[in-house]
Amino acid sequence: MLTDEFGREVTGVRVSLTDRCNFDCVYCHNEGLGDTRGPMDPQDDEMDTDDVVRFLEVAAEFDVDAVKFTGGEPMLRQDLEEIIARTPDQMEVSLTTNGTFLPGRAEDLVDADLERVNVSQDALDPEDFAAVTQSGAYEKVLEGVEAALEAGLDPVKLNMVVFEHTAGYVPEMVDHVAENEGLQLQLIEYMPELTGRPEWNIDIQRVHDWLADRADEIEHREMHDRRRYWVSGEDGDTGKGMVEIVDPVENPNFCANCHRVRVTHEGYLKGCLNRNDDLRSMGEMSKPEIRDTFRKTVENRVPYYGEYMIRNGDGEWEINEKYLEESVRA
Ligand SMILES: Nc1nc2c(ncn2[C@@H]2O[C@H](COP(=O)(O)OP(=O)(O)OP(=O)(O)O)[C@@H](O)[C@H]2O)c(=O)[nH]1
Ligand code: SF4
Ligand code: SF4
Repeated sequence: MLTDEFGREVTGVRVSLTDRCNFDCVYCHNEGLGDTRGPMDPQDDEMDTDDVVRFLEVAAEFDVDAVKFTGGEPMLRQDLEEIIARTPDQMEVSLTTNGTFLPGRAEDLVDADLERVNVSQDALDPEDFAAVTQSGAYEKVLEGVEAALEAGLDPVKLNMVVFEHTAGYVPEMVDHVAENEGLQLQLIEYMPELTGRPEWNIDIQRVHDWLADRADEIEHREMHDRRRYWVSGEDGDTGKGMVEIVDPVENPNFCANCHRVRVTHEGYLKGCLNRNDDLRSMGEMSKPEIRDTFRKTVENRVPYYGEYMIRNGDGEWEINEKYLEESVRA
């Protein structure tokens, strides 16, 4: 297992398979690279099936035991089932998707060995959903969630970014997962530093406080030091639904417990979601070269908040000057 100099073992990889998407969510950060893009056809700059599998085989040699496929919208890749089927057996395979392509395909993904899925669902109302995702696919997403449950994916996590447009839906979404077995909810802090529009931000601490009152039980997940709230439905069944808060913004504890390396759709290793100054290409590389590049990426990982970004004398976050001269895009 590889460990960075801050003692953070790398146990998971997040592989973006494309930056294409059929949605255009107002908060999208596209794995920290900026906006997604329009054309729905496969693009030349995307890693091909063998590139992805070769990288995963190397990651498995370093005891990485989980892979998450992301995008853009990873289900736009027609070879997704093949990639999943060829993923080393030791890895738990999960997928983050907008859900629109799950109907009719969820079972194939399960047959390929997909274990669980996260589906973005920001509202329980078609109009608000359309305003956030700039798509009219609300019903399709609900069908996608249903298809995932029916195919046996467990859990199905609903991803909801909490910001001005969606915060009002939090109580309803919490009730929704409390009352529906198999569903969990991830409330994701809005990241103004990646998406712009700071005026849409809301204080995530208010959500923590509200959930602490609402929950029957609270636990900490080691990954990112995330808080998990177990909530029951109106019928009083305890521990039915789980709500997790993903709150990375200005949170050194989150970064201190970060165990993931990312891969961009073009095949660059990326040590941190928020940084694009430490990208290392794996293009055309043999396995020994990928091994070295993976090692180098891990060696150079730093927690973003608390080390890469530190507070100055006025209490403001700024880049730690020791990293200012060290940008790589190799
Ligand atoms: N800053 C930061 N944000 C993250 C990280 N991991 C997840 N997020 C945020 O959470 C969003 C949803 O993540 P997902 O890929 O669905 O799932 P996950 O939160 O990683 O959770 P699991 O399914 O439990 O692995 C991402 O788009 C990010 O905005 C991370 O390591 N750093
Ligand atoms: S569905 Fe995901 S990838 Fe697509 S625009 Fe929305 S946030 Fe971005
Ligand atoms: S170091 Fe922090 S910001 Fe960077 S990926 Fe890890 S948790 Fe996210």
